[in-house]
Amino acid sequence: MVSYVKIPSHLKPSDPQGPDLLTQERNLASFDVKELTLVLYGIKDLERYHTILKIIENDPVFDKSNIYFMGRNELFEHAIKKEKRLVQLIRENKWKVEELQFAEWFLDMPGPFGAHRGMFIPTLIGQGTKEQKEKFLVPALNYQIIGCYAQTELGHGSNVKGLETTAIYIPETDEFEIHSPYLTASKWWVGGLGKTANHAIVMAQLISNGKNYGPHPFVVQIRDMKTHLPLPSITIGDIGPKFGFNSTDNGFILFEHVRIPRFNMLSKFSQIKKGTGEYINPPNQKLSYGTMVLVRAIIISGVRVTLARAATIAIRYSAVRRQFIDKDEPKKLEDGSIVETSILDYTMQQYRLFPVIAQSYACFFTAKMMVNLYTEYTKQSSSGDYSLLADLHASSSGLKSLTTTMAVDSIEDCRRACGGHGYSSFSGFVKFYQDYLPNTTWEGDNYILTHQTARYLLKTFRQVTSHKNPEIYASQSNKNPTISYILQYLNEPNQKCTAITPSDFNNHEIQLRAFKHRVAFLIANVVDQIDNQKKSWNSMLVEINRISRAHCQYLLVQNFITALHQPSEDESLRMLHNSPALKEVMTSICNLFVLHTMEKDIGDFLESEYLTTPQARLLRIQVYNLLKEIRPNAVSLVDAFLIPDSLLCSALGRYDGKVYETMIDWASKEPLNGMTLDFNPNNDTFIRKAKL
Ligand SMILES: CCCCCCCC/C=C\CCCCCCCCCCCCC/C=C/C(=O)SCCNC(=O)CCNC(=O)[C@H](O)C(C)(C)COP(=O)(O)OP(=O)(O)OC[C@H]1O[C@@H](n2cnc3c(N)ncnc32)[C@H](O)[C@@H]1OP(=O)(O)O
Ligand SMILES: Cc1cc2nc3c(=O)[nH]c(=O)nc-3n(C[C@H](O)[C@H](O)[C@H](O)COP(=O)(O)OP(=O)(O)OC[C@H]3O[C@@H](n4cnc5c(N)ncnc54)[C@H](O)[C@@H]3O)c2cc1C
Repeated sequence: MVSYVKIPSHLKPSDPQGPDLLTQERNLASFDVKELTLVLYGIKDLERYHTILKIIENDPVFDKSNIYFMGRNELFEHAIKKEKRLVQLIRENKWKVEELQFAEWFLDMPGPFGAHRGMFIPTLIGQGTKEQKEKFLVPALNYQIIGCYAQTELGHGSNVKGLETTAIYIPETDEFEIHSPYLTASKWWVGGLGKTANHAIVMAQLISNGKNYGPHPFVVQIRDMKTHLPLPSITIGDIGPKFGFNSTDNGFILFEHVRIPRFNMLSKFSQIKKGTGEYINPPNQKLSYGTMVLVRAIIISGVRVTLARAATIAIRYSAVRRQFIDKDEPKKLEDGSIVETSILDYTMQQYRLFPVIAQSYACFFTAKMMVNLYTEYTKQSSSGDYSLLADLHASSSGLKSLTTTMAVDSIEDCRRACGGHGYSSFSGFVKFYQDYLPNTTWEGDNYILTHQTARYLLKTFRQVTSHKNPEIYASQSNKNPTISYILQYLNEPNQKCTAITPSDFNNHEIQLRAFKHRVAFLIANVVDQIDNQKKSWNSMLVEINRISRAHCQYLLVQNFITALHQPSEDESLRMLHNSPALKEVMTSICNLFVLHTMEKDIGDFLESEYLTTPQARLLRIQVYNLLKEIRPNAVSLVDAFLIPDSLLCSALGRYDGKVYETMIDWASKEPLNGMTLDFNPNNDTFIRKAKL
């Protein structure tokens, strides 16, 4: 890239600066960073990581040096070039999902084929019959057809049952007629639809013999395969500029009595019989919502790397950045001279940032749990057993809501912790935040999703408590954490915390009891208000959100603690258990996650009377103790995430700490610096290219 400003060569950063400071930080670590990285990725994935990163970093098509200076059209063009090159690489290297996941992560460029890979193909796999897979999935995998997932409409997104697009079965021709009866039925927000896709999975109300069977998925060809123009009776467009995600063509589409063959209704679970239009029921009414469950689980497993990325930038920058001389503990160099304090040494900065490191590690262990639960469900459902679906739906909805909310809050916390430079695109936070933000809305708005989790929790509570002998459920409590804490609460509704010193709060048993008691207490309270005091659902929505959050926080806490203590077959966990140094630092991080989470929601723990007010104060002191304990390891804990510089794309978070050199170098490339301003009011032109 061209530099438009010549920076005087005599200028050097003041001493000692970034690189030295980060080296000093790295020397403080109490554990082996490479070992922790291995725990996070596992041997096989770490090999994959390096192989894929090398390919991506060496390919000029993926060069991101211009990225912060691009407008929407340029961004979209860049994204489409990236998609094409990625497809070539998939073919050349025979990449499978595991490799592709790494490639997409490193590329960090939401593109027009994202919905094709992330939603169109998974829906065909999950809901198509063998014949439908042959017809649609095979060409989709070969990128001969490009698809999208068209569910949301201009007038309805959260309420899927309220969708207005119809698919009416026409027995005479054995076809469906896809129609948008109102303006509000226009599909809207659909990723890849605006300019790219030639096929769509359209969620539409299935109507046969005058009866509405609810939303079902249909494959519809939407553009001509040669001209790429919309097919007759179909109107398509891009929905326009957005808060972020502008490298993707989110689109709208309207159908005017468009006919498709009966074959195109995805029929693995429910079918319409030829001629009679008879509806064959699915084994579970919600299987047509299957893609949402899968994508929610994938989103949860991605949160750890999002948090890790934000924490890496903010922690490294805070180590490098110095402000003020601390009057009580002035920082002295070896030669005795006094320098300004690194902002990472301020306890307020630590209190804002270290919990983000802890959240990332917590999400790492819960991602494993989510993947295991999804894998178990897939295994069972392939033999017709859908009994795990309710659990999976409840935990994936609540965890998607809790963890993505946590992630966007933490990205913003980290950005602000970088002061003014956090507001510059060069911080690496701006595009990152803009592109990540829709995770709180898509695949279910984060508040709506908590209704689903709460519904499950209330149902389970009622089921257990309405039984004459609730202990009958004890055998299920090993596998079902909800039943386990409800039983514990019923047996001991007045549990009290036994901590008498701050460090007592490091006891994992005390921590677990706190979270179990709190969530069971809150659920019991909501059940009482709805069932006995006859409160309406709407009047309880704030409490509904609270119980989903409390339940999912408990899951995060439980998964972290279990990972530290329970013997496991898992290769990563065995490495963790075999290293005392790693176990020690991970225990501090786990304690910080748990106690900081408690402290933030202290009202719930006091209200449930598990804690007393003096104990709340002790807990806070223990949080401060943990910040001090973690401080020497802070930089190494983020180094262990191994987020590459090419992905961070940040002047503030670079591994080598050369913050100031990079800031001025990148600023010199701002194209505006290549223009001169014509301020003469009599001239029409305002800006022209400068002669360099
Ligand atoms: C450091 C370590 C490094 C490791 C290495 C890392 C490598 C790299 C890793 C990662 C990189 C990052 C990867 C992450 C990337 C992730 C990217 C993902 C991209 C995704 C792109 C997405 C684009 C967006 C797409 C969309 O948004 S599509 C549209 C989505 N729309 C919605 O979600 C709508 C939400 N609404 C609903 O789901 C429903 O309307 C409802 C709210 C659930 C209500 O439904 P309704 O039919 O009205 O049901 P109810 O009456 O309320 O309930 C009835 C009953 O059904 C049950 N139910 C409901 N839904 C489901 C379901 N889905 N499944 C099962 N059951 C369901 C419900 O519980 C009720 O049950 P009961 O009656 O028994 O109570
Ligand atoms: C970048 C991006 C990409 C997307 N990609 C796709 C795609 O590829 N395909 C697709 O089909 N969709 C896509 N979507 C759409 C997305 O799934 C929906 O926007 C999402 O499901 C939320 O629905 P909504 O917009 O109708 O929100 P609304 O339901 O209108 O929500 C608005 C507000 O009302 C509140 N609210 C609504 N109902 C209730 C209630 N019952 N109780 C309490 N509060 C309520 C919500 O909490 C929210 O705060 C995308 C969205 C974005 C932003």
